[in-house]
Amino acid sequence: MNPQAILSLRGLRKSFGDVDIIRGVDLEVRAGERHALIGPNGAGKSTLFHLISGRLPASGGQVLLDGAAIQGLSPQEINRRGLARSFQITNIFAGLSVFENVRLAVMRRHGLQYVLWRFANRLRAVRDETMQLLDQVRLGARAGTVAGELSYSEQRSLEIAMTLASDPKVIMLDEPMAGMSQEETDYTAGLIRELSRGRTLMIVEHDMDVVFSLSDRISVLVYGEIVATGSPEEIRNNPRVKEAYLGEEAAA
Ligand SMILES: Nc1ncnc2c1ncn2[C@@H]1O[C@H](COP(=O)(O)OP(=O)(O)OP(=O)(O)O)[C@@H](O)[C@H]1O
Repeated sequence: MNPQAILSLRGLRKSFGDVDIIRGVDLEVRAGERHALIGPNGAGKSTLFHLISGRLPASGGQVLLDGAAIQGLSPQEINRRGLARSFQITNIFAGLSVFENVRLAVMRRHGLQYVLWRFANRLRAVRDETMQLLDQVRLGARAGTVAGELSYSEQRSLEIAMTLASDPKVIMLDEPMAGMSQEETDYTAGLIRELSRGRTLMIVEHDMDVVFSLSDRISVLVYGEIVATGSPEEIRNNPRVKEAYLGEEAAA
């Protein structure tokens, strides 16, 4: 394994019935980099994320996290080993406060059951950590608000705080800007840039302005195969990528 790689995919494959969706993916994500995965609709980006995070079993190949094989492990175990995938908004408890949502995620990391709330000394640490996370995603002032009342982009920020609660080595975000206005996109891109400092980020995103300004490296997935990996500059100028995905205009 490349000594810099924190996440390595080796010959990863996934078929649904007779249809090969992920067709032998090799990819190395370096420790500390922001790595974007782009590609046309239906290329298999979400499926690849599912394979890495353990939500779907692979049909073949390997996923190595920090050198150890994680394919076949449960999503919870993979999370425990340091890989966190953004919670979907549907996993937010809309009836609980912003604070309570993040506290649940923090308690999970500490292995605390909710019924153990009476251990006040542990709880104080949990509370402090919860507030720290909320401040990081600029939701400190919204701690007491019921999560269901947050704006869409605030809910995405809450989701990111919950993802960070496990203190992951690798963060995976799946289309964090989906459905956002330009203003919300700019705001969230800034937040992601800030929060991914000192960590490894893998992101699937359709907004090419965000992808090209945020990423250290980009991989392009087309029909279940990686056709190129490189710096934003290299990807922009890669003839195969232009032809298969970006188009002459977008790459100009
Ligand atoms: N559970 C499933 N059963 C059968 N086919 C599936 C399943 N999940 C995904 N697919 C198929 O796999 C292909 C890749 O889907 P996937 O959602 O991974 O693509 P994507 O690159 O994330 O697309 P998008 O950019 O539109 O989100 C699609 O053709 C999809 O229909």
